[in-house]
Amino acid sequence: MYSKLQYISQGETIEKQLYNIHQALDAGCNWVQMRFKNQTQKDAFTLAEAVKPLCEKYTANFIVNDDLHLTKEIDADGIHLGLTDTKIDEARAFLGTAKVIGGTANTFEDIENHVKNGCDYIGLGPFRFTNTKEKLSPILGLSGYFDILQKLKKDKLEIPVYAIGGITLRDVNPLMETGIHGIAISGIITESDEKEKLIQQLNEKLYANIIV
Ligand SMILES: Cc1ncc(COP(=O)(O)OP(=O)(O)O)c(N)n1
Ligand SMILES: Cc1nc(C(=O)O)sc1CCOP(=O)(O)O
Ligand SMILES: [Mg+2]
Repeated sequence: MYSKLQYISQGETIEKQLYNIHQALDAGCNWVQMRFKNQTQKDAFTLAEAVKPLCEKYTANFIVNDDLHLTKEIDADGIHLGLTDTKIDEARAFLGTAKVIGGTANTFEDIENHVKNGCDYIGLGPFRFTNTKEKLSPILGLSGYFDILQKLKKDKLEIPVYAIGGITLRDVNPLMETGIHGIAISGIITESDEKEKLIQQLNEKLYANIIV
């Protein structure tokens, strides 16, 4: 089963991305989504080429945001695709069954479609407003997660759902109570001066009800 915390990378340059990813790994993240928007193919490839061995060193999962060809070329563990990116079924046909494919959702219907098309996990958001992403879908809030997760349960649709968008430490308990599997976070991890402590606190809450 997938880890309950996914770090989504930030940084305007290859160097800043690499620094942020390295810091997150060092602080205990074991799942990284490389999100390097509006870059040349060459720069995205250069970054991915450096991130891959780094993630291997930390035995962390490495997925790529948006870019199907880069995912295959670099042999990343998988990809995250949004509602206007490559369709999940096309990505599955291109990447095969061994790769993880995550899909963005904002509604129950989005999740139903993703499940039908062979998606592995869902990034459901936004929870609240965030500056990290432009053109956000309608904000869900806690009640939005609660309603959608109830429908999934009623229809016996089983897929790990990750909450995303403006999530802070104090949101984790109420979000987990809605039935989500985990969370995807960018800003608060990138900006934290105490990353190890933050990640430990996040994981304590995320794994609070798991008996090992
Ligand atoms: C885990 C996770 N969930 C949602 C998103 C958003 O994807 P998308 O809508 O394609 O937006 P961009 O990230 O590509 O700007 C995500 N990246 N990760
Ligand atoms: C990449 C992304 N996708 C979202 C969605 O709602 O689909 S919100 C988001 C940004 C997540 O970063 P932060 O933790 O800094 O808010
Ligand atoms: Mg996208």
